[in-house]
Amino acid sequence: MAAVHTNDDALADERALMRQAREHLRAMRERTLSLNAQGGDRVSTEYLKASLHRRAKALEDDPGLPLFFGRIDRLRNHDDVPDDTSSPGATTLETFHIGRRHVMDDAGDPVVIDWRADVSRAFYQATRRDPHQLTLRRRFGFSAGELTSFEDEHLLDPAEPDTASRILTEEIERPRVGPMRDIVATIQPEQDDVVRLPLDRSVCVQGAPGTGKTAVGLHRAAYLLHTYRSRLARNGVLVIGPNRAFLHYIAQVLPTLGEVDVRQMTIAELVDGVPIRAESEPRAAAVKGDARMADVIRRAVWDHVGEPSEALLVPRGTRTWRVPAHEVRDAINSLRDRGDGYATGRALLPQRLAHRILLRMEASGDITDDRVQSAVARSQPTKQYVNALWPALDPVKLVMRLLSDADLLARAADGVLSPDEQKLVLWPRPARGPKSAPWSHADAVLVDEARGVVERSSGVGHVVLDEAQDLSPMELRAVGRRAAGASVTVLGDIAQGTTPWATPSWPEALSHLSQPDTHLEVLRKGYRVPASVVELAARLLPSIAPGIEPPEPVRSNRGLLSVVAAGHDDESAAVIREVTEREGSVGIIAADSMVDHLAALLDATGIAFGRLEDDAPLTLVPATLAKGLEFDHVVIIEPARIVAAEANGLRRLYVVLTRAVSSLTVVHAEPLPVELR
Ligand SMILES: Nc1ncnc2c1ncn2[C@@H]1O[C@H](COP(=O)(O)OP(=O)(O)OP(=O)(O)O)[C@@H](O)[C@H]1O
Repeated sequence: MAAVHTNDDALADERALMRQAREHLRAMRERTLSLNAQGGDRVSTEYLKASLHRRAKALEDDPGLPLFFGRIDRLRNHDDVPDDTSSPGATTLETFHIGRRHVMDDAGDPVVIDWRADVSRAFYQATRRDPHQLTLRRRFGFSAGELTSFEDEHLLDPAEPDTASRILTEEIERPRVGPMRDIVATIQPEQDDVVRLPLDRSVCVQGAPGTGKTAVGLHRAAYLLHTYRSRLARNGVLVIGPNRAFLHYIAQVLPTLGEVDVRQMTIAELVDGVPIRAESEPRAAAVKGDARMADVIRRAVWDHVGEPSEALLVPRGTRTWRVPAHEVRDAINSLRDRGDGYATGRALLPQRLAHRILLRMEASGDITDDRVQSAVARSQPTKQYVNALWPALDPVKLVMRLLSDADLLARAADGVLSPDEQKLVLWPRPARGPKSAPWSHADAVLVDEARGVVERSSGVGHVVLDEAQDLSPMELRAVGRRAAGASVTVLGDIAQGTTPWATPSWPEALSHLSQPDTHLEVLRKGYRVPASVVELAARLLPSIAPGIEPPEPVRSNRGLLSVVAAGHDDESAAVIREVTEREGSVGIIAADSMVDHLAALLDATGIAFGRLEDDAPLTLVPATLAKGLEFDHVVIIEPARIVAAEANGLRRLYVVLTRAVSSLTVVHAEPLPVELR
C-alpha cells in the first residue's frame, strides 16, 4: 500500500488551498447571481434568467464534498510553449488540483480543474509504464468535505514501489448508505476509457455485476455535457433506466458532478402515448416485442396509401390539367422510397403532383412560377384527390384497430406472424375507443413504432441506456429512434437478462437500436461483490449464460457468506435482526409474492424497515426490483421461490445474489436450487 500522510505541513497547505477554492467558488456564484438578465425581448430575458439560474445552481457548494480530490504535478517543457523566455530545454513543474467542477480565481486563472478537462485525464490514466509526464499523483482522503489525508505516487521514480492505493481500496470498501454516489475520485483506467470516448462514438459495455457500468454511464453523461456543451445544448442527454426505484437510486450522482440537466426516464415513460390499463400476458408480450412487429406495423401504415386508378384533374381557367394515374403512382413510389415517413410523404405529394401540372402548362406555352404550383397544390381537387389516396393517419387509432380487428391484422401480418401469433397479438375483445382500450406497455411500444413510421420523432443528443439486456427488440427500436443520428452508451450484462425477450447477444441488440457501428467494451473488475459471494453466484453462470465470466473482485476482503436453514419465521426474523446490527445498509430480498408476508413479519417483530425510495437503513425489496441496486448486507429469503416465480428465475437469482457489498445471508426452509447446493 502507498504511504498515507495525515498530519504534516503539506496537508495543512492543501487544506488552506481548499478553503481558498471554496471562497473563489462563492465569489463565482455571487458574480453569476449579480448578473442582470436583460435580453432583447421578454422571451430571451426569460431564457437568460433560466440559464443564469442553472449556472448559479451548478455553482452551489456542497460543504459535504471536497472541492478537489486529487492533484497532479506535471513536467512542463518550455520548448513546447510559444513566447516562453526560459532557457531552451528547461522544464518546470505545473500543478493542477482536480475536482468536480472548475473553480477560478478573480483573475480567471484556474484553482481547481474540472475532472472532465483534458488536463485531468492523466490523473486517471497515468501508470508507471505510461506516466503521462506526471512526477506526482496525489489522492486525497476526506471526511465530511474536509481533507484528512493524502497519498502520493511519484510515477517517474523507479525506486518507488508500485503499490495499490489505500485511498482507492477504502473508497471501494466504504459502506453504502442511501442513493448511489459518484466515483469521480477513483475512476479506473478501463472505466475512464469509456467515460471519455468522443461524442460521435457509440459504445456498448458488457460487464458482470458491480463492474461499474451504471457509474460509468452516468459519468459519461456528465463528461459529454461538459465537453460538448454547445452541441448538446438543444437535445441534451437522456438516461434510460429499468424502473423508478432505480432512477431514484441513481438520481443523486449527476447533481454532485455539477450536471443538473439530464433527463432520466424509464422505458415506459419514453413510450407514453397511451394510458396503460393492462399487462400483456408474457407470450403475447413476447410476440408484440418481436422485431417482426416492425414489419407488421410498417405494412399496416403504408397499406393506407391507395392504388391510383384515376387521373388527377385540376381545372384552371378554361382548361383542365391532368396527371395520369401511372405518373401519380411514380410520384407516390418515389416519396415512399425517400424514407421520410408517411406524414411527410403525404404532405409532399400535392406539390409533386402540382409540379407535373406545371410542366404541362409550360409545355403548352403558359407562363408559370412557384405561386402557380402552390396554388395547384392547395386547390380543392388536388387536396381531395390526395386525401382519398393518402389519408391522414392517427398512430393510436391505427394500432387500436390492428389489435382489435383480426382481418386487418391478418392483412398486415400475412407471412410475418403465424396464425397463432396473430391470435396472441389481438385483444380478447375489440376496443371501443382509444381512451378505454386495454393498452399494455407492449402495446404502447407498438404505438410508438407506428408513430415513428408516420412521423419521424425528434432526437436526443446522446442516450445512455442502462440494463439494456432486458429490452425487447421493439423497445430497442423505440430507443434507437430517439438516438437516430446521435450516439449511444449501452450498458448491460447478458447474464442478468430476466425478461422473456432478453437479448441473447449484443450485436443483435445493437442492430435493433440501429447502431451497428457501436463497439463493444468489456468491464471485468468488480467493485461491489466480494469474492465469497462471487464464487457462489458464479455457480449459476454455466446454466444461465455460458461463456459469460463472473466479475474479478477487487475488494481486499472476501466478504461474509452464510447460508442458514431456518424452519420458521421466528428464525428468519432472528437472522434479519442480527444482520441489521451491522454497519451499513441492509436489503431483505425475496420473491415478490413473499414480500407482504415478510412485511407483516417485520412489523410483528418490531424490526423497522422501509420500501424502495424510502432510503431507510433496512429495505424490503421484491426480487423483480432489485436490479441495479446494492446494499452492504443482503439477506435473501427463500431463493427457490425466486427461481420458481418466473421463466428466467435463475437469472433473477443471479441478479439478487450479486447485490451484496459486504455480506450475503441466504435463508431457506425449502431446498436450495440445485445450482447452489
Ligand atoms: N472506480 C470505482 N471506484 C470506486 N467505486 C466504484 C468504482 N467503480 C464502481 N464502483 C462502485 O461499485 C458499485 C457497483 O457499480 P455499478 O452499480 O455502477 O455497477 P454495475 O456494473 O452497474 O452493476 P450491476 O450490473 O449489478 O447493476 C457501486 O457502488 C460503485 O460506486
